[in-house]
Amino acid sequence: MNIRPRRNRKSEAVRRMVEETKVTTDDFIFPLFLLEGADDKIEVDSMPGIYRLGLDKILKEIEGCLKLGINVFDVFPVVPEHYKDKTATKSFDPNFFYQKALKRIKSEFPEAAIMSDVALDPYNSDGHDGLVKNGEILNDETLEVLGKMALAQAETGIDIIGPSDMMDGRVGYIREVLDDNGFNNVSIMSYTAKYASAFYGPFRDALDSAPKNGDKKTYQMNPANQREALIEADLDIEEGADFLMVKPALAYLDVIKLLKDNYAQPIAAYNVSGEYAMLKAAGMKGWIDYDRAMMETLLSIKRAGADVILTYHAKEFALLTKGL
Ligand SMILES: NCC(=O)CCC(=O)O
Ligand SMILES: [Mg+2]
Repeated sequence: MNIRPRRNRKSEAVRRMVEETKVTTDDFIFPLFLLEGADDKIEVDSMPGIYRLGLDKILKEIEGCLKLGINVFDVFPVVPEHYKDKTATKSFDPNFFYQKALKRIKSEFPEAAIMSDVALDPYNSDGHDGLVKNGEILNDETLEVLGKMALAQAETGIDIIGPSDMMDGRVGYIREVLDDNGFNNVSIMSYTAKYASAFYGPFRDALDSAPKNGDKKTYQMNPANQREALIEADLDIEEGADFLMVKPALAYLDVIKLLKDNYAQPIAAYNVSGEYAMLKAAGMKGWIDYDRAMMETLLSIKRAGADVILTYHAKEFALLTKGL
């Protein structure tokens, strides 16, 4: 035998040297859930270890994460029911607690990159990502609201806008609104291939944002489709997206790889709430080694081609790899 692959596996030192993929905290975006009450802290039942936090607590959390080498944060608002209406008006009100919090966070931590979420579902009484009329999710009428929302968020000083709504044409529409208002430096991380997935369940618990009627299948992608992601990606690139995201990550590693092979833009993957919950639950039952399964999961997402990973494991990963 001239070729013995086991020689390159013979010791930790050799294995580390020939390792093809390395995950670091530089790869991460850590999603955070913002509560209105500044000092509140409520664990998400279906995501043990993940909390909804008021602004004061979020500021502390970000400060701690920066020390651990996590530099990018995606902030989602938990919007109390009484603020919701048919047209999601709080989503573009500069005095709403989410927009005010983004501004405060960015001014406290100018060195961090802060990402915001653009979609109607946390703010509209229908719980859908777009405006709803006679049971239909309107596309073009929704763009106007998304544009106003993106602008209100950009005005807080944040770095990256994350349109997660899957309306056609929204990246180009938002890009134009931002540029027309002097925000040509604000990036867009498009949820390019966002699938109509069962793995978002715990997130909707966290935000209380599940659709009141129907499902999201007329705008989010069919889990059966891979090539359709190329159509979405072509459009997003043309419309000015700076990053292409695939969501969820684990059941869609092939889609991550497909976009990586076809586009030079950075590829992001959203390791979603249900993926986190599965590992947590099995780990808590003692059915898997949680730490190892988490490492392997993150590695698989990076190996498939993700340059950026949005993950609820970010802080645990940082603590574990630093031996803390
Ligand atoms: N727009 C952000 C999400 O929908 C997140 C879903 C999840 O973590 O399950
Ligand atoms: Mg699209």
